Amino acid sequence: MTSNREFDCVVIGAGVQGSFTAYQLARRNKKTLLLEQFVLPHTRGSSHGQTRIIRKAYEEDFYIRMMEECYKLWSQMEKEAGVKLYRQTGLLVMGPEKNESYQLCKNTMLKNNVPMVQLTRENFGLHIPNVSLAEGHAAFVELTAGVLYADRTLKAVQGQFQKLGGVIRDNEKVTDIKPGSLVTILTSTGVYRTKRLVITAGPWTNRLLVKTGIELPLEVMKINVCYWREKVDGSYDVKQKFPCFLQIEGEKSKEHIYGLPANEYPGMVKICLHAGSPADPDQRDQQKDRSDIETLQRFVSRRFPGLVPEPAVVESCLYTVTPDNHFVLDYHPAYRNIVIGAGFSGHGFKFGPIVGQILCDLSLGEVPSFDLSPFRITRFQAKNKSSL
Ligand SMILES: Cc1cc2nc3c(=O)[nH]c(=O)nc-3n(C[C@H](O)[C@H](O)[C@H](O)COP(=O)(O)OP(=O)(O)OC[C@H]3O[C@@H](n4cnc5c(N)ncnc54)[C@H](O)[C@@H]3O)c2cc1C
Ligand SMILES: O=C(O)[C@@H]1CCCC=N1
Repeated sequence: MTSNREFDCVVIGAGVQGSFTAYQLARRNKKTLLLEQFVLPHTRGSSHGQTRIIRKAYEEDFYIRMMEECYKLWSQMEKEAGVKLYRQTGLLVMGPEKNESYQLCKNTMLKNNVPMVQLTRENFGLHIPNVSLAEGHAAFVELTAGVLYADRTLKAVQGQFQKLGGVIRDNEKVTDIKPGSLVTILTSTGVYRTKRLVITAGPWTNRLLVKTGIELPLEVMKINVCYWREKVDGSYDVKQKFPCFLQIEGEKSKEHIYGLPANEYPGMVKICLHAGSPADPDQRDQQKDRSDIETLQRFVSRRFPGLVPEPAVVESCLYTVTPDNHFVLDYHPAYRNIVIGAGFSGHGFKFGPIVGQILCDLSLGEVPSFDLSPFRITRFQAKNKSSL
């Protein structure tokens, strides 16, 4: 294939997942095109912003196994691109002592030998100053967790992809997909043909999938990304070794609250609810629900006495959530040369390098080195046949 309209692989969506997938395909010498609807970089999807948490603290063994490999890939990308993408801070996990999620998370970590330190109520304040541990709650610190620099990651991965000969066309929206042994892709400015297509379109995934005859049970949520000002400068600063944190609440992850130390905006700590309100990705700013902010204000005033309990900065970001909060990493049910990476449910950034490798393997017809049964589309069919 020599034309600049014909490719071995096309990836739709230059968020973290599409960028790492395109990079992996280019590494395997495939002539690859990465298409993005907006001018890059942009702030309208799920991958923008300065920071994300990286952690192995999960209830499921399979996420921990994926993260073991993924840490190596993050470090490789840092070396290859010559930029720092990860900063170790540790992750403080707090939760009601008898809560099922808290216990499962702690036990899965212990079983998988993830380095961690269990805190007692007596030594908590010594290790974690300026935070109150709630009555009846327990805590541990996952030592190798930390912060990923998100915007910097996208720039680095896209840059490495281009160095390998990959082509990025931004400001070019895919408007139609015609499956076949050569897939035809129509965009706002032209037509492409490709042997293999990967769809990593984040909150817009179903808008593209309907053109191929399916829809997945994905819910798009707008998240209010809140930053809270320190009363005394430096109290929760990354340089003072303040960790990222995860507060487990209730039995559903949408009640969890998480935070990152003051870093990107001096004197401000990012604390968010792991949930939001339903939104249309093209009308994100019309969704003005702030009930999550009221929950966060109560949390901050009770538990972080060194922060002003009124958000100083509120930004927006989108989650694309599946019914079980697990990702979709699979072939299109009807077309083997179309692969889908979607439904990252607000926790996919840290997995970007391994997701890229898995989607690339699937696209090239190779067997990925992880069991993908938790991520298969058929898991939805059992519950809701009409969604496919
Ligand atoms: C507030 C917030 C906090 C988070 N915190 C964490 C965290 O701490 N740790 C963690 O691991 N994860 C976290 N996540 C989740 C993580 O950021 C997402 O799972 C991840 O960014 C999803 O990436 P994506 O590539 O699937 O989607 P996106 O980044 O949305 O990328 C999809 C891309 O496809 C493009 N596109 C869509 N349709 C078309 C089309 N028709 N034509 C061309 N291009 C198209 C879009 O413009 C977009 O650029 C957080 C998410 C949010 C919102
Ligand atoms: O994925 C993460 O680590 C963050 C924090 C917990 C909730 C979702 N995102």
